[in-house]
Amino acid sequence: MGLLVEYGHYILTATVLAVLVHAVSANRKSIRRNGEPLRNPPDTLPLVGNGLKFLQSRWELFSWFDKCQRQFGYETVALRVPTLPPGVLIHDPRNLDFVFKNEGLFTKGDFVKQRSWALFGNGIINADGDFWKLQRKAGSAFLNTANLRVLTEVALPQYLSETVEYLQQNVDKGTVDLQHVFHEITTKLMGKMAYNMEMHADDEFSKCFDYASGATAERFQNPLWRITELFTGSKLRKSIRVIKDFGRRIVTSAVHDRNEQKSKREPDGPSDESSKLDQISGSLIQSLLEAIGNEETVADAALTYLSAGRDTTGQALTWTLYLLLQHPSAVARIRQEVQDLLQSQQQLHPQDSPSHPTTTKPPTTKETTKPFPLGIDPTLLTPAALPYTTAVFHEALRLFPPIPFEIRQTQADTTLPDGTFLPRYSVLVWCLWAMQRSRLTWGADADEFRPERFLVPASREEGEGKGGQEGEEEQEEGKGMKTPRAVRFALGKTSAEFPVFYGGARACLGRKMAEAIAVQVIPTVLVATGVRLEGAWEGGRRSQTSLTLPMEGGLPVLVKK
Ligand code: HEM
Repeated sequence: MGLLVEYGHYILTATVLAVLVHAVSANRKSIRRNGEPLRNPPDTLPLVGNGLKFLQSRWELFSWFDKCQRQFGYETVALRVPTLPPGVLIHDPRNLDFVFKNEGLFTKGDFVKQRSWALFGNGIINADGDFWKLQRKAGSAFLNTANLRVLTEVALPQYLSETVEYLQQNVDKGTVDLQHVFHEITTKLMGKMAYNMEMHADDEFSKCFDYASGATAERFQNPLWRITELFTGSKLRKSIRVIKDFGRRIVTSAVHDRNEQKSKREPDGPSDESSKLDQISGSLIQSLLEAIGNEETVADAALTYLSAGRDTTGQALTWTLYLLLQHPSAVARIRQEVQDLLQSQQQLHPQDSPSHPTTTKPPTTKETTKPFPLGIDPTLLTPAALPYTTAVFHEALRLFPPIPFEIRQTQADTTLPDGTFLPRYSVLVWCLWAMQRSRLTWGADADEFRPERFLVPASREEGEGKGGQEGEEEQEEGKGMKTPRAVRFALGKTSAEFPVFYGGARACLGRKMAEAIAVQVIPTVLVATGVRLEGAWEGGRRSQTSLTLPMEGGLPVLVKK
């Protein structure tokens, strides 16, 4: 339901007051291009401007952003919402590139921080200056190559084996929610690796976080949230209390781990796979504790990393499967890609080839670890070895970006590359949902699911076409690949054209982690389980209101033999 229906009477009274106050205190400098005011987006009304649009459900809001993009192409248009600073909606990648390159000028500002402070406090998403640097450094240390190897070689295969078992147990037994399945994988992964804690998707904390994320997102659509929350905000306040308590528990548990560690101080010796995971477990929270010291800020930082890592990736996988289950030919191609990989592996190491395609040697020596089901070493499932699967994941990220829109506020007067003048404190919005469907950037088939757009002939020279620009992904030769593949994955777009992982100094730190998870999870769920998934939803799926892109009602599927 849209916000308008829910809080209509509060909003109406307060809007009238706000329009009056706003009119009296209007900023003398105004947003202009070549001395002229910007054009208005469709459906702009006198007095309330675009205010009512923002009170619609977010799904309708995205459609409206998409309509703006179709009507105006790359042109920057005005955004006016009563009570808020004047703003613009940008579409032109040149403007976005300018934003990425001038991150000190375009910050989250008071506009974003006031709304997200309760949830993220001084966590990396909100932090600037030294606090940001410390957290970024701790995150980079956690997401290093060695830790990612433990993720792909030990932790993920272990959790995926449990997923496969769960799916096999549910053959012909009613629907399974794939969104919950993926959320559980990413929650367990982040919980163990980053915090050395056992976490699950249906923990009370997780439910409260989902609620608070939705209610926080509503604050960006409802300019009068401070007033409406006086009447309707008790659930949000309660959820925030549970979340903050959980943040404190993460820190207490980390301090305990640290003290234990100090008292043990075992000499380093040869380690098996499972102890590799134990060794790195909690490394993020330990780095944060070391770097920041203040436990309240460490708790904020921990909660922010948890959200950045698990929600985005779990949701991206959900939308990927949503698309795949509607495109059987893409599933067939993934199947073929995995089979080709198996074959080339068998040619390379005939002595290792499994006698049965769905039984295998376990990837780890830990007793509790169940065998990985694919019949091959899970570390073979890399973006380089599976270019088509990688392309499918990016095509899903294009059509369903886990962070669907972004807001920044200018900290000084500035002029965008297209000539738009923005006075200090102007609000700048871009909607990834719309930009990543732009025909100007993606061509006439921008609305279609076509993973091939991210594939190029493997022989194509580096730097050809758009390759070699920022954002271009080069692939290392995949482990176990006998002969070069006919195609390779190539992003072919700059981060300003395809901003799904953001760009510049504040680009996403977890991109490689998300890609590594995707290329193990997608083929495992589709090929290795020995089961067939069938979509069990009616009509199209929508996103529920949130800071990210959860699927409303989950992704129900039937599991068939
Ligand atoms: C498909 C999955 C993912 C997508 C689409 C994604 C996208 C993004 C985007 C758009 C931002 C900028 C957000 C903002 O400042 O408003 C961001 C930042 C960030 N992401 Fe990701 N992300 C993903 C997965 C991950 C993972 C797995 C991690 C690992 C923990 C991670 C860690 C971060 C961090 C730490 C930042 C803040 C960077 C900074 O401000 O310096 N992300 N991500």
